[in-house]
Amino acid sequence: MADTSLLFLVLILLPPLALLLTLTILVRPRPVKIPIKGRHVFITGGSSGIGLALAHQAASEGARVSILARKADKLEEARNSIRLSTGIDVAVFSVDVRDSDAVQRAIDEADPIDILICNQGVFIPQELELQSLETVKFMIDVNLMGTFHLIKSALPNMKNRGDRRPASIAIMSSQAGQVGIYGYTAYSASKFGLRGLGEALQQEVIADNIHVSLIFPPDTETPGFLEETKTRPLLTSIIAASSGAMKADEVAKKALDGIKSGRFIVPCNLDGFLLSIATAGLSPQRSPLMAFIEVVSAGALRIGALFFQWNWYGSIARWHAQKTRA
Ligand SMILES: NC(=O)C1=CN([C@@H]2O[C@H](COP(=O)(O)OP(=O)(O)OC[C@H]3O[C@@H](n4cnc5c(N)ncnc54)[C@H](OP(=O)(O)O)[C@@H]3O)[C@@H](O)[C@H]2O)C=CC1
Ligand SMILES: CCCCCCCCCCCCCCCC(=O)[C@@H](N)CO
Repeated sequence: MADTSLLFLVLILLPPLALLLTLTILVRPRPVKIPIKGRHVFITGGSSGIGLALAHQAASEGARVSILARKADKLEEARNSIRLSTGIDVAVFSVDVRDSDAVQRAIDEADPIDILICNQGVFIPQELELQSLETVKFMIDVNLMGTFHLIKSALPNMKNRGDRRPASIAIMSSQAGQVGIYGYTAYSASKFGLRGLGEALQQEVIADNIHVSLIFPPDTETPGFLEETKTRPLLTSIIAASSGAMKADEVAKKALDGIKSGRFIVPCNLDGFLLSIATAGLSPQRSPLMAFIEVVSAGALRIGALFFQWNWYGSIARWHAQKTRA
């Protein structure tokens, strides 16, 4: 009797264990740890919101920190608040990421970069039909082209760094960079674009021990978000509320932990975790355990995703019905 139940147990456990073993041998790139203590972390959009929270966090963990943004007064304010809370002096660069020459000058002037965090971003939600092409281009230029400018400028020196420890290029996307959302045509395009950039770039820089992370936050309480909510279409807010809101400090902590543990896809909350598995696609996966979860839950999460679409299209239909009644 005991023999048959033991056999039964082995038979049940064998397939998942064999899968986990296979995935452990399979996953590429290999897992990596990226230390930040004593290293130079360069954060764009570091004067406000998530970027400022990242700068505080990195400084408090003993990194050397630089922040870049347009407005000099907000940069000074950020420098003072970081000095006050951590005793550390950060370097500041007043630059518009749309100006590739100015980006190059700032990066040449800065210490060699170990961890580049491209976090600057603008978001103006509006139906495409109402949005001017100028505004569309503004979002693509700051969010997507700005990130190209930063990486192009920083990459040569990152590749030639004397320090052979693993380095990182982290890119701030958004959950709206994993799924298209009403009112975010231009914003989602810019954020989806960053994913293509990141996936391709990881293959190009892996031999230089440089590791790419893409971060996907939900709605996050920041000065930028406060502005956004003043004009955000109701449907955008309803659909975005499918994932709970977070505080900038919480997102910064998740982001920095993800960067340090070399994760390619970095979700920030539970919905974000599910969304990441549902949209795993052909992205690299370094963690055998995460790969295991992706493989065994793929079907169920597709059903979950279709449920969300059912729910969102229901909201859209109700909104139109109400509009025609009024
Ligand atoms: N808050 C949210 O709900 C979410 C935000 N995100 C992403 O996180 C990132 C940070 O957002 P958040 O903290 O909310 O934004 P904030 O608006 O609070 O801060 C944006 C930062 O980017 C800088 N910045 C904006 N435009 C430029 C530019 N052209 N050149 C250089 N710096 C620039 C700003 O400084 P200055 O204006 O002085 O240039 C500021 O430091 C963005 O990429 C955003 O898309 C993702 C998901 C959710
Ligand atoms: C089966 C898996 C389902 C998982 C749940 C899906 C939830 C999707 C919600 C998308 C929210 C988009 C928020 C964008 C925030 C942002 O970037 C703006 N605030 C601008 O900054």
